[in-house]
This record gives sequence, structure tokens and C-alpha cells, in this order.
Amino acid sequence: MDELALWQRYQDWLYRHEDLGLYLDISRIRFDDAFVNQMLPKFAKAFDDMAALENGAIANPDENRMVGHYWLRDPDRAPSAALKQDILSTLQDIKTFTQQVHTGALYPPGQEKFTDLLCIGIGGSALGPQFVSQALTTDQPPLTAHFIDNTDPAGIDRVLNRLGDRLATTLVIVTSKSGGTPETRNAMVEVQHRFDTMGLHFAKQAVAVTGIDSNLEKVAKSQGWLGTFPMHGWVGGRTSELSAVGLLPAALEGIDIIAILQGAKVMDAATRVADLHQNPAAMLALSWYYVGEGHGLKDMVLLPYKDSLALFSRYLQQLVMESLGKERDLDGNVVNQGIAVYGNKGSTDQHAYVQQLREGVNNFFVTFIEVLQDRQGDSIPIDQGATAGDFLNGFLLGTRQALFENQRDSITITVPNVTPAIVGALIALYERAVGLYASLVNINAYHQPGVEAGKKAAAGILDLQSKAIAAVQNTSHPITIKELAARIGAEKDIETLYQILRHLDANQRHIQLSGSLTQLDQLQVMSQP
Ligand SMILES: O=P(O)(O)OC[C@H]1O[C@](O)(CO)[C@@H](O)[C@@H]1O
Repeated sequence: MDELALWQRYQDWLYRHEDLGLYLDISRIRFDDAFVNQMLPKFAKAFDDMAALENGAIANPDENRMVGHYWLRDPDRAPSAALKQDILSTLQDIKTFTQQVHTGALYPPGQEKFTDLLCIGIGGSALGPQFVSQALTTDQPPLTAHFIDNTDPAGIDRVLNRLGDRLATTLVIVTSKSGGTPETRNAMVEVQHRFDTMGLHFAKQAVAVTGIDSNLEKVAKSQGWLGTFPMHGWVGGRTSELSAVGLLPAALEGIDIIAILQGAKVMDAATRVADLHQNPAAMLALSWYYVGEGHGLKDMVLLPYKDSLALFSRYLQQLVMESLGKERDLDGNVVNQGIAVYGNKGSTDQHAYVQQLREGVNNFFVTFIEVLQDRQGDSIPIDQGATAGDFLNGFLLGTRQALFENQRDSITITVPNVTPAIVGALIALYERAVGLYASLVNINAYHQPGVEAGKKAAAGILDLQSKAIAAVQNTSHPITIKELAARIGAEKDIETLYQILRHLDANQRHIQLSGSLTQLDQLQVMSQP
């Protein structure tokens, strides 16, 4: 295609949202009209599916649940007055609580005001708050946010050590929909322990965001925490950023949550339009389908050319991969669907893996995110009158061009700047694109059965560990791993048993290994003196 034909294709497919000032360009995805026409019936069904979902259909059949994240930003769309009221009163509670914290009406024991925020959660209970915090917090937020999103002891120490004495003025938010996720529970227990050792009163500085009647809610209520905020069954973890999960920390950080909700609502309206050419989420889903042949054959590389959006790819990794990565379709056929997502930011990544994108295996498509406004205020000229922002823009346009010349497809989303409304709109855009794509490939985007397998296996490993410790402690002399495995009936798990023992030995916990570390069969296991 020559330059003029490409320019025409660019104009034909360029989507612009007037109010948001957002553009979507899918002209560098090489589909033709025949492909678009062939997809129209599938899209007609996808639009119907999304309309049914928004109206309260059981869109998550495996868990027999409605899927209602759209109601969060437009409560009038909730399928019942009770749900609408619930959404509104939660929002009001968030505003009231935030105001009390910011004014100092709510304060930590013996202190004037809360200064810091420690968010504990994982997956959908962490990624959205982290993304929004990095995208939108100002240089001097009313509360500075910190995150623990793992059960890594050293990671927990790092966050707590950096907080140091400021733990006395830190508000802790523990977020878990199920209220039983081990990583979150562990981090919470560790943080509580640190509060105790510093003579602080955890309950007076903690709130929970969790499912109604969950274990976490019970703990929070019985211990008299500062408050609890609800997570509803009809909001999935990965689409919960605009529920209390994301709104509470964002509001406490001083971010305009009403503007985020408004941006999402405006985008929801735009992506509700049942016309492929007028609907940016449908245009994204069309592009994903085309490049990956409806089987996710190409990875999605997210390249926002703006540091504040660097966590968008991690956020989308869960939204896209946990939603679309499914073994079976809705009819029970094995389909092994999914789209792999990775990325960080431009132009930084140009100095990491863009070499492979340009010349290596062609198994991806890029989504560039361009932010038109470079910064607040003027920029200095650096090289022949060009500013740092001109360079950033040049790198984006140059990379897009260089990739296309080499048969590498890309999408470009352009936004005027990174505001709460734009962040809300981007979240809503991708939520809808994922919903539409799931319908195109006939899968349930709202469950995550695969995650359970890993959780069950981990529980089995911890069980094996306690059996091994007990058996070794009941043995007066050193034994081999094979003997230990026989004693606890774990012959089939001997490799796992060895790995457990090695970890316990490295942490001086109950077990000591002796002998040559390369002759595993000869290793002697004994109880630590
Ligand atoms: O909010 P919870 O229940 O702690 O779950 C955290 C995350 O774990 C998952 O259930 C599985 O990884 C995610 O879907 C969810 O966002």
C-alpha cells in the first residue's frame, strides 16, 4: 500500500471521541473489507451479549453471577433499586470517610493526622489501585500510598522498613473480595505483627474492602477496625477498580474519583454503540481477532509513551489474560483461548526488546499510547529546537513506522493528557473490548477456574511440609530423603519434598540437610538442633 492509500486508510478508520479528545487508530492492522464484513454477524451477537450483561443477565454462568461493573459508573443502569442504592451509598461512604481522614476528624491514636496509606491486596485487589496511583497522584498527595501485593517476606520488610516510624500515622487498607486469599492474609498478619512490636494499635488504623460476610469482614468487625467497604459478588476482581477497591485508595490519595467515574461512564456510552465503525472497543476487539486469527496467536505489547502509564500493561495483563485465557468455550469445547499481554513504556522499551519486535519473531502486535500534552508548562529546547517531548513523540512515530514497514501491525491510542477522566475512560475501553472479544470467541470472561488449580496445589505442598517437619522431628537420627518420603507416604512427591526441605534448611526452620548438595539421594535430613 503506498503512502497516499495508507493516509486514506488512516482517515477511514480513525476514531475520535469528541468529549474525551481520545483517538483510536487501527489503520496499521492489515484487515481488509472482506474480513470486516465477515465479522459483522459475530459483532451483532457480541453487542447483544453485552447489552444483556448490562441489563443484569447471568453473564458468568459458571458462578451463576451477574456482571455489573458498568453500573458502578452509571448506577441508573443497575437492574434493581436496591443495587443502585447500594452503589450510591458506598460512594457516599467513601467520600465521607475520605473527608474525615483528610480533615483529621479521623486520626491515628496519639497522632494528629494520617500521612500514609498502606494498601494490602493482590491481583484485582492491587493492580488497579497501583496503576491509578502511579498515573494520577500529585507530587504532594494528602496521603502517600504504599503497596504490599505479595507474601514475599523480604518485600514486606522493605515496605515496612521504608515506612519506619511513619507506620504510626499510616492508614492500612486490606482488600480482598473473597477475604481468604493467602497472600493478602499473610501480609496483613505480618503488618499487624509490626504494629504490635511497635506498640501501635492496628485496628484503629485499618479498614477492609471485602465481600459481605467474608472472613476478612468478620475479622474487621470483631476487632473493631475503622470501617469496612463492600465488594459485591457481581463485580469481578479484575473489573473492580471503579468499585470501593480502587475508589477508596484513590480518593484518599487526593485523586478526583468522580472524574474517573465520569470518564468511564462517557466511554461506556461510546462503547455501547452497536456499530463496529463507531465503537472504539469493538474496533479494538476486531483488531485483536484479526491479528490473532481468533486464537490469540499474537501477543499484545502495550507501549504507553508516558511514564505515568507504565503500570497500564500490568493492569491489562490481568484484565485480558485472566478474562480471555480459558481452556474451554461456553459450549464445553477445548479451545485454549487467550491473548498474552506484556509491555512497560516507550521509549524505554526501545532499548530493551524493540529490536526483536522489529526484526525477530513476528508473534505480536503493539498498542502504542500517545499522550499529546508533554507536561504542564513549557519545555526547553534541547537539540535543534526540539524538546524532550518532541523526542518522545518522534520515537513513538518512528517505531510505529519502522514496525509497519516490516509487516508488524500496531494500534495507536492517542489521549490529550493523563487525567482522571482519561484513566477512567481507558479502563472502561479495555473492559468493554475484553467483553466483546470474549463473545466473539464464545468464552466466559468472568471466571478464573485455572487459578484454583495453582491454589490447591500450593495447599497440598504446605500440607506435605508440615508432615515432613513432624516426621523429621520424631526421628532421632538422620535419614535420607527417600526414607523420609516413604515414612510420610510421599514417594511420588519426592522431588517436591526435596525442594521443601531445601527451603526449610535455607531458612534454618526445623530442618537441616547435610552431605553433598549434588548427590541428592545421599543427603541426610535431620531435625535442626
Ligand atoms: O480479592 P481477592 O479475593 O483476594 O482475590 C485476588 C485475586 O485473586 C484471583 O481470584 C485469582 O488470582 C483474582 O481474580 C483476584 O483479583
